[in-house]
Amino acid sequence: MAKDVIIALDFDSSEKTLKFLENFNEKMYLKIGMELLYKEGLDVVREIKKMGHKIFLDLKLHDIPNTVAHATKSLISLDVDMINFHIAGGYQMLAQAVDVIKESNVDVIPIGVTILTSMTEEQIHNELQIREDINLNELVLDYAKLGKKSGLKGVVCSALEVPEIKKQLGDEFLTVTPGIRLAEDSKDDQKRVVTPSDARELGSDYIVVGRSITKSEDPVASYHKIKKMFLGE
Ligand SMILES: O=C(O)c1cc(=O)[nH]c(=O)n1[C@@H]1O[C@H](COP(=O)(O)O)[C@@H](O)[C@H]1O
Repeated sequence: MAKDVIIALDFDSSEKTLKFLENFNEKMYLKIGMELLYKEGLDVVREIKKMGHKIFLDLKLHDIPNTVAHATKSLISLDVDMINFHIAGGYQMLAQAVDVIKESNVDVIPIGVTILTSMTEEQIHNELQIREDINLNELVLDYAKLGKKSGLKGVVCSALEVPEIKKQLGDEFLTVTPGIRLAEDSKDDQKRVVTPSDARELGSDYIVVGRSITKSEDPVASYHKIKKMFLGE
């Protein structure tokens, strides 16, 4: 299975994004999310795809099944490589979106967001009102099971939750893990954080890395350092 580092292009303009990409001489796996897309529109996706990079379109769809199914149809026409949905949208929402992808015959990987890596166990109990006898790992695992049952190919979670997901749902079920930091970096708003080497040990398929690369003084060197730590090459 291909493992890779996905760079989160969390910039507020196409100009800054393209300037960042000019530093690199290679094809990469890039994540385009709400910040850039809501500012620049879908053309930025088309432009970056044309450059030959792989794209994870991270819009975390979460709405009624009919709306998500139609939104999915529009998004997959962009020829992106990965898209995501909030598993909290429920079985019907996820299964209908998966059906749209199957019917369209496109090669896009649908994955589900479990519990955001910016959240803690305390928050799931105190804010989301999850029962006290369910801990965060169990909740993430239950969401992953629902995602698999709905036809998703994998989940977004913290690398900390990967071993149990792989054990229970199989090695083929993909784990895409943000909340990655080098030991010396600030955690910022992330709570469930691991280093690239730990993510490798824990068995993540993809790590998603934003600020540790984009805000680095030397993004190309940071990308290669992180890639080496994760792939162990
Ligand atoms: O779906 C995601 O990509 C995602 C899910 C999640 O639980 N946590 C999370 O941080 N992300 C995304 O991963 C990226 C992490 O960015 P950094 O914290 O800067 O490395 C951001 O673009 C987030 O939107």
